[in-house]
Amino acid sequence: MTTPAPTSRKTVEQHASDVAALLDEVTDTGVERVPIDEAAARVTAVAVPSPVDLPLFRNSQMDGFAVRAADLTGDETRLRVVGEIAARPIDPAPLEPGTSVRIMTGAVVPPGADVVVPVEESEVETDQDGVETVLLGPARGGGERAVGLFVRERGSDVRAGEELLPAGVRLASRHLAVLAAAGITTVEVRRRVRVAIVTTGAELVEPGETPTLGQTFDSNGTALTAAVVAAGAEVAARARVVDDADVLLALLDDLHGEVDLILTSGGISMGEHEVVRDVLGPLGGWIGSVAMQPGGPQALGAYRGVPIIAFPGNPVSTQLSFEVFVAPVLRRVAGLPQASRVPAELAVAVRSVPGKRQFLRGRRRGDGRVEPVAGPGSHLVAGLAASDVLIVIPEDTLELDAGDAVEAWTL
Ligand SMILES: Nc1nc2c(c(=O)[nH]1)N[C@H]1C(S)=C(S)[C@@H](COP(=O)(O)OP(=O)(O)OC[C@H]3O[C@@H](n4cnc5c(N)ncnc54)[C@H](O)[C@@H]3O)O[C@H]1N2
Ligand code: MOO
Repeated sequence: MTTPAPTSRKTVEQHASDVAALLDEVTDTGVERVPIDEAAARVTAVAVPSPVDLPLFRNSQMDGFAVRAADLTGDETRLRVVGEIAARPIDPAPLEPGTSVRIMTGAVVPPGADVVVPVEESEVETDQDGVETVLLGPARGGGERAVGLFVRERGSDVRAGEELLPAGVRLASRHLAVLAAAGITTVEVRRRVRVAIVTTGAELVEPGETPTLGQTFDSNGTALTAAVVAAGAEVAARARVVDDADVLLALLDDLHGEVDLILTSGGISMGEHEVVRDVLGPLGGWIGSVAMQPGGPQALGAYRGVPIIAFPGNPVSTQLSFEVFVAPVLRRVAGLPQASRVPAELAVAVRSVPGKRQFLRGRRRGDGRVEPVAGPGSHLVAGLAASDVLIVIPEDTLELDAGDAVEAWTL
């Protein structure tokens, strides 16, 4: 298959909408239960009720003395000290009127006690018979010590049965902490989209190997792996194939049932060895071009119901294509916020080509304005790495001046 089919041309929006439609089937990924220590950044599939009251029991907010509010009279009160309750498993006896008990932060407040006086507001004395008393001075903040002062009531944070977390929350440390605090060990989360990353090209060599003349390190595999993870999906398979349609078909067969989506890089343009094109064409896929630069050549299709989104091989084109067409869908499925796309002011004049949306690699300067950092070549990986924004120049714009408004995509 060496004769390229005539290509058709789409707008960026048309292709984005075709990709989104193809990925519609993978958006309902189902649910899985994972240990909370492995659940960071996952998204809750259902609301999580609390199995317990929090705090679990009535406990002290201060190191000090648990007393009865009714025993506190005037500015100073002297009470007998009858023992100590530390923060540890304990079922303390009720506090008798006229007595106090030493108590530590987090320790069980004994029945009968309803105020904790911080140790800083107390003075302990032991008489010649060894009887310990404590003189409780005025509260440092002034005023009366009301019932409940420095006592953390059971259930005052959340009651058993109340919702700890709603469905759709992206789990951060604070969410996982409340699950752990309630004694929960696992959580039901949305299953991540399982993605296969397939790079193609007889010229590719693994980073770390020694390239001979004509060989290129495979950077798209690494870039797409990181990008897929950042978009909230999971890299379930990674492969590199030479330019042989039978090899690629055999790989697609292996991936069937194992992944929800296949991303490929390379092999879709006008050459003699376009393996992805040769496989997708007979499968009824679309292979054509999109009015953008980089990332002009694009393709999509499916193999036995598994969607395949095919990116052009040039590294900048691959990375940009993922951001433009696939990342928004994966982020939405994963419950992640979309990447920031905001208006910005150009720091310098720029030129563009007619009929294509340009994505210039740029940098946001200290004054907030943006400027290009690298040339337009889609092989310029270092230029892309040096950029922190993409500057978007619309299809019908040929020249812009410093100070003009553009859209900037934060990378
Ligand atoms: N006659 C034409 N030639 C080309 C056209 C065209 O319209 N007419 N389009 C050019 C554009 S634009 C692009 S983009 C590329 C896309 O071609 P492919 O998708 O077939 O990509 P390849 O030819 O396989 O590779 C292109 C380039 O990228 C390098 N590459 C590929 N994979 C990787 C990888 N995993 N890691 C690093 N680098 C990779 C590859 O070695 C090539 O240099 O076609 C133009 N040609
Ligand atoms: O359209 Mo290509 O992706 O510029 O290098």
